[in-house]
Amino acid sequence: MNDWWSLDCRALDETARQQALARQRQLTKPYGALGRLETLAVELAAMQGREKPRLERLAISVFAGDHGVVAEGVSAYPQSVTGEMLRNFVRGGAALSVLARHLDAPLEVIDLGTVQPLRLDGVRHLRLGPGTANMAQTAAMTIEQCDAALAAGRDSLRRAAEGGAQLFIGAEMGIGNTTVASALACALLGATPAALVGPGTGLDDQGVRHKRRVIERALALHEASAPLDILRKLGGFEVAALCGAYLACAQAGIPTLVDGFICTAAALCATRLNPGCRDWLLFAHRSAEPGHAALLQALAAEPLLDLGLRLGEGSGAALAVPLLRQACALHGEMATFAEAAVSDRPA
Ligand SMILES: O=C(O)c1ccc[n+]([C@@H]2O[C@H](COP(=O)([O-])O)[C@@H](O)[C@H]2O)c1
Ligand SMILES: Cc1cc2nc[nH]c2cc1C
Repeated sequence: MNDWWSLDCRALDETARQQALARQRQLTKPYGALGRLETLAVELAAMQGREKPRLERLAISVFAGDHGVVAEGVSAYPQSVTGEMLRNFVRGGAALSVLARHLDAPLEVIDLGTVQPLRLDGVRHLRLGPGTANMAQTAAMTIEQCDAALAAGRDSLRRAAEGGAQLFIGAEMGIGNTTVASALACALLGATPAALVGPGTGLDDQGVRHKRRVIERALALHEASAPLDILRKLGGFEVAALCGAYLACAQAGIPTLVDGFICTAAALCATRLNPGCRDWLLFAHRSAEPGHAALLQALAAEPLLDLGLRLGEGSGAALAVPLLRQACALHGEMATFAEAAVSDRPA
């Protein structure tokens, strides 16, 4: 079946939510005093179907792909960096590699198609082409490539579920993908590039103006309105894979932590393909990429962190995991008023 993404998403467990809420009222603190850590623990309880949610087992998948639109001069870095970073991910030197190691989380590295074909041990090579086509001239992906990229994300999530993951992080690497995410965001939100386009890896003002014009050309060329068509014409391999992974998380009932600008554009696309998946998305941070705020607003998302990050590669999501773990630890391990013989009433 090729429209697997429209199948029902798992419903949240309202009984577990009520149990977790009742527990929060009994813990030795004024109710509400732990702010969002309380609501996060309750939200995770409803997702995991247990009064005391757990986050020991994580799964992180980094999806990498190149973008034909880079030929238009829209990135501060050369396209070869995407493939070079694949090696860095598996050798353990990328920011995400370090963070995953410190979280004790397995890191799956997936090559969906870089400009130079690579064979690297430790990389799952699922190459769909030498990068996408240039969206300023033609559709970025064929129907087959877009389907295969969505399925690659879904399959990562299935492997994560088989390994017992309690939380999934989708990460991305792709020179040029802030152009792709901006174009997708404009098309999905009906916004203009002026409102959403920023410097990405580090364009100067003139570079950002040029990037805007390239995106305007791509948007004028394609006139797509259905979300799948928008994804195919303006998206990228790694963005479609993230979209597939988010949809599969919601169908499997596994919470997922969404990273920065690119991941949020993929998440918005996922909610347009299947609105039920919104319940399973947690938002890690607000990226310094200026268009991220508009995407978060469109998703009614309040991110956990605001650290001025603009790296991508899942780094913001990985950084938010300790906060989620601490929320679960407090929720699960604090004493209740009765256990600690502490008065539970304000004077
Ligand atoms: O996700 C973000 O918030 C983010 C913001 C700026 C840059 N990035 C990363 O930078 C790369 C894309 O930047 P660019 O300028 O080549 O479009 C890509 O590999 C992303 O992981 C990511
Ligand atoms: C070096 C480098 C690392 C990255 N990680 C994610 N995007 C990136 C872009 C560059 C340029």
